[in-house]
Amino acid sequence: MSQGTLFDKVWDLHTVGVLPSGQTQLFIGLHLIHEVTSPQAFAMLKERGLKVLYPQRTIATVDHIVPTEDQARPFADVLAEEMMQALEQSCKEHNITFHNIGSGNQGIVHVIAPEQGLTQPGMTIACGDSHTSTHGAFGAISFGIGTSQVRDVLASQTLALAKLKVRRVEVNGSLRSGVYAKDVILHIIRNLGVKGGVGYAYEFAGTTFEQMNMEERMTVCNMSIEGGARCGYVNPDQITFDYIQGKDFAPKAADWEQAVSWWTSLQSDPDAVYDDVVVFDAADIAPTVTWGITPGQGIAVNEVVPRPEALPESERVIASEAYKYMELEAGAPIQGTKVDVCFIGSCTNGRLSDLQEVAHFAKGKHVAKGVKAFVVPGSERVKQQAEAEGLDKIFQEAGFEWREAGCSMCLAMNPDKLQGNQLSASSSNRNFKGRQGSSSGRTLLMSPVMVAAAAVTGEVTDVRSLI
Ligand SMILES: CC(C)[C@H](C(=O)O)[C@@H](O)C(=O)O
Ligand code: SF4
Repeated sequence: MSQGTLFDKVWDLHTVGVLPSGQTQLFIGLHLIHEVTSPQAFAMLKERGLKVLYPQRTIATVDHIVPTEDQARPFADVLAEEMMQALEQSCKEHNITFHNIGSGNQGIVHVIAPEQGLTQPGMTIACGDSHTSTHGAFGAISFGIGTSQVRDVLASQTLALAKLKVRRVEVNGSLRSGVYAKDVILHIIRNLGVKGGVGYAYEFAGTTFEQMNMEERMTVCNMSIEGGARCGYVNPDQITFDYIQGKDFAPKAADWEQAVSWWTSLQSDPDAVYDDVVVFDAADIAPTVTWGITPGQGIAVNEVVPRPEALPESERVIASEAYKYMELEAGAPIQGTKVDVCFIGSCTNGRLSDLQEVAHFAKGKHVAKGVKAFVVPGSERVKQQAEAEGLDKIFQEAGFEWREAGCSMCLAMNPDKLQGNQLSASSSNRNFKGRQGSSSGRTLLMSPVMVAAAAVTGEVTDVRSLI
């Protein structure tokens, strides 16, 4: 059993009691909600005549269904309009802060909370969304929950949970040129498997993460869940504190010093005990691309689509399903695969630094003929900051479309959808069958700069040959 890790400390500090089931009743400091998983939870509250216990601890935004072009109300999509109205109504009824479109604060739930300083070290954070693991980048214990648990948090500000084990995932060394945080997490999942983290919280440690900025750490923690770990975190350090300082909800004046010393005390102890430790070398990580239908089916961009015999027995069934669905041949290089659509955005890679990297790369280049490439900022603030820096102009001159903030083609619950079996190079986090809006649409996950490289060449390209 783990001991002395940040996870243990934060867990213990938020434990209300032990339930007869043996589960912990855990206090949830911050509850984030969006339009997809909250309506039923509010309906369940109503059925039981319950109120929201601490409305000030719940923050709402709208992200999944948001159109990124025409945002006029009512939305053209009737279902989207209904979800929007349901959320507006529930927030009003229960006095919950709602960051609506046009407020300047709307965006993907996992982008807006960190940028407003709501996400802080040592907190427990829950949201009816699997990528809530993102907030662990700050040294928070943060995880996705289901709709009935959203109800529980609304009604009691607590959850009944079994404690997770802790695996230290250590990566050491500097990343090579053309290799980004996204490649690190794709590499980890490729090696540990999409189910490898089930039952674990991942503590990302080692010099590679120590050198990362907060947005890079968020990219890594975001995809913990794709490796099966409901929660992933990085111990808070000076980089974390510098990022938070001055943000809207950051502690101010005398509270700041106190907060920093408290946050520091939560770091995993040097002699902490882990349930498991795995170690990777950053020098082994290349620009990584998925070729299949799970985020674990990744290869270095200069490798070939794995032959069945190169895979462990347990992976062959899903691999054969993947070759068929992806229309890719085992043993063929992934490089040179033609792409139809290039999507830059999502809660994995839709933050300002992602857009800065892409703009830096795309400046003076042009999207290849026949390729549709578009950039969707993760939030209204990201959009506004990017425009203040002129990034929108760089994108547009390079032939990328520049859109309004939202989840967009990460999940395609809005009008941004693949058509037929189009192949997409995507900076998002899931390549499941049909994920991007067409039941035969195909997704290759990669870093945002690799997506931009695919956009300008029209095919999967090793970005290292272009920088
Ligand atoms: C809609 C929501 C419940 C879902 C999630 O939980 O992650 C979505 O955000 C996703 O990325 O698939
Ligand atoms: S951007 Fe994608 S992964 Fe993130 S919350 Fe939206 S749909 Fe889910």
